[in-house]
Amino acid sequence: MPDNALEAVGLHRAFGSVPAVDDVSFVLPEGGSLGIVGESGSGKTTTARIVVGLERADAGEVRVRGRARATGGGGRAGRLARAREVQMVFQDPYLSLDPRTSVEQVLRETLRLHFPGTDHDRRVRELLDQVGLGTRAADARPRQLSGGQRQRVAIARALAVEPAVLVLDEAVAALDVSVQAQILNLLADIREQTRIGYLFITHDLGVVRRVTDDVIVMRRGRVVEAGRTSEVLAAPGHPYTRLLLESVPRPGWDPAAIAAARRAL
Ligand SMILES: Nc1ncnc2c1ncn2[C@@H]1O[C@H](COP(=O)(O)OP(=O)(O)OP(=O)(O)O)[C@@H](O)[C@H]1O
Repeated sequence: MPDNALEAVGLHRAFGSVPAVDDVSFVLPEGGSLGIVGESGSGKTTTARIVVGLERADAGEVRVRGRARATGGGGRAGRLARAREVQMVFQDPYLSLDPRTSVEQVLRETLRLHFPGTDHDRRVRELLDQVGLGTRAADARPRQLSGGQRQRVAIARALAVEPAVLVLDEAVAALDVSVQAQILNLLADIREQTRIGYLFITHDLGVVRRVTDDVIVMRRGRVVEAGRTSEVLAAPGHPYTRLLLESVPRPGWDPAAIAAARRAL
């Protein structure tokens, strides 16, 4: 049996007396897509940051392709090796893109760092093509690009490293609905082509429905429900999941009733 792309086993992380992540475990199969949903403060981002290595866990383990993920050490080589396991795409790629560096240069620098000594012309073209950016965008600086294009650059840069897992933290939350749909379609295509596993952090159940196979629902640091996305959304087992589903605005939506249900939970 192939190794899972990612496994989290019994993750814990507290900030003072706040248990931000409280015994969180999940499995992301190779080429799979797992959503982590929950309201603001439920511990989604802290979980993602532990997976990526931006945050340490007080207890528990993260495994990539069956191997325990090192939390640090190994110098530059160790950092590069860890980066090849897991890459992350943030909500606002603008913050992580150097304003003076063109799209093509961004990709070349990443490739040079991870795959030195080879010619990257073909790979740069391939990556631009994969994320649907043309030659004009290749010469552009980040501020000359739209939000959707910048997100494509961030995705291309992450793919350049050929990671096992891509963590997407509210990666489409800042985009218009139509651009959101384009990026989600793009991500679906890329997953088919590359078999990279996706970990989708989002508060948006619409996103979860479109791009994940499995989902875990977090509340106050704990996993309150987990399963196949289609099944959890069609027949949520936990009252909190039902509440999240009911909170998605639609005709007949009554914010006062939702607020009352939330207080009762
Ligand atoms: N660096 C930190 N220091 C102190 N408390 C923190 C820190 N990071 C997160 N927390 C707390 O941990 C809890 C979980 O936060 P986290 O950001 O993981 O939730 P979230 O579900 O991702 O929310 P959001 O969608 O708003 O980012 C919250 O109570 C938060 O205030």
